[in-house]
Amino acid sequence: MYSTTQHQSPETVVTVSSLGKAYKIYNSKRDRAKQLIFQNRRKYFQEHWALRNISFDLRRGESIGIVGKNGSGKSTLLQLICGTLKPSQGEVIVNGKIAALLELGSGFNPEFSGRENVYLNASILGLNKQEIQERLDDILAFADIGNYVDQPVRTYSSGMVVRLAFSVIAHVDADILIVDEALSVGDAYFTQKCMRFIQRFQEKGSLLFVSHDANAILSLCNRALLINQGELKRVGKPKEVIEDYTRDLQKRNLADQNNKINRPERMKEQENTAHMKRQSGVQYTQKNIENEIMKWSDYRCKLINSSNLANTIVITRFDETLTTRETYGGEKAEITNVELENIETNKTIQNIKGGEIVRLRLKFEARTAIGRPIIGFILKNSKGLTILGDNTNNSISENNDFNAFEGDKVTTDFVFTVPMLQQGEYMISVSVADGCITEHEILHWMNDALLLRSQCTSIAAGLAGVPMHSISIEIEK
Ligand SMILES: Nc1ncnc2c1ncn2[C@@H]1O[C@H](COP(=O)(O)OP(=O)(O)OP(=O)(O)O)[C@@H](O)[C@H]1O
Repeated sequence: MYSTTQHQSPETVVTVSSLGKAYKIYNSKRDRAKQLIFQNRRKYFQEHWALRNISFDLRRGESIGIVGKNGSGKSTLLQLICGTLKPSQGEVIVNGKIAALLELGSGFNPEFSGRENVYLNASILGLNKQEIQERLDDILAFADIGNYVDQPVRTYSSGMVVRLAFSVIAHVDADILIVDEALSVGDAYFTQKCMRFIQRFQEKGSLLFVSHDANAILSLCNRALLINQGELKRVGKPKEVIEDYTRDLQKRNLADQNNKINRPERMKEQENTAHMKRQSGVQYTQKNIENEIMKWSDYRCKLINSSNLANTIVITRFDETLTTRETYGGEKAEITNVELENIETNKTIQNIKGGEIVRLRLKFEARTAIGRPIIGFILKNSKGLTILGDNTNNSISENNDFNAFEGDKVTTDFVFTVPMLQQGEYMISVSVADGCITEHEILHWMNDALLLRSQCTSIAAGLAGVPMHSISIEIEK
């Protein structure tokens, strides 16, 4: 059932209750025709439940991101909410005007010109002719497709279709905006324009947003849903849901990888690994660049660091007994310690200032022979956005005959300048993998191995700051 009644809290704009959709799958056109003739007396199709038992509320001013693998049912859910599909079970109650950007160009007539399609779409979305005329210039300026506006839409590139479609929904005063993956089609400049529009829209409107871009979900949404094989697997904070989703994807990649290597090849691999030359106490250092990068500091750092804008970052130590930390793998390699060290005293540090050089030391123990270890880390903020990350692939693993044997204790050091960080909490996650960057098996992954708390900052804009070498102003009169 789909309704636009008010039987819901005024703060709720969409209520989805026990929603399900079964598509009818016919084996042949003949079966489809027979079904038309015999109607409900006999069944000539199989049912494919694309979505089952989905319930959630979208509240006024809230933005929900929806993630899930291809074919998990995200588009079906959005179409049910927009009313372009009928549910097989459950109901959707909508309280407000929806504007949706669903499948590419689905609302456009390909034979009509862009201008005609603007009239058609905007009137479907509730604007009268005069309102459309008043907004036409703004709509066309936002779409920025030049003279193509008077050409049939079938001659448009997919990027142009999305520009025009987004531009229409951005100008119809919707209460609820529904966007399905469409922004990935546009160019970066247009995507940024849409993002700015969405951010302004969020001040009063509600958003449902499907994207495979985790950073877009993390930066735009207050809540996220994870759909898996048509079922709601998780509802929660975007960071937690995205982590759940990426973990699923990584596990699936791992399983695919394992299936790809058939048994004889696997045995051959193990034999090769067993013949690896055993080396002990070997250091794999690309180049000692510590002295060079020492110079890399902000010319204002003395002043800033003695002021209350000093970017002091407090580090919570690695605790191997912590059971709440998310980790997977650990059987073939086990990360035993992660710490940040002062590069002069070699001592573990509990705080550092943004712009200073630090050594991230990661230790792991090989539980089996590892042919091509890749050791890496990423630094994320509390929303889950990745600030930076690196791994040994581009330096050590690729250039050297580096391998580890069962029982080896491996220490990896990353020496780098910590960027200035916005105030807030940050996490360092670490991993050990075997393979190359494009094809590898993750042996141990540990989320939130270290917690960093940035207490104050002098960053003017952006997620992180780089040391400024100089700032000068010249005035010509
Ligand atoms: N018209 C249809 N007839 C039959 N099956 C369909 C139809 N539309 C979608 N499906 C099936 O329903 C399931 C969910 O599809 P849906 O497009 O909603 O997934 P999705 O999560 O949006 O996928 P993607 O990320 O690839 O866009 C899939 O198994 C798909 O094959």
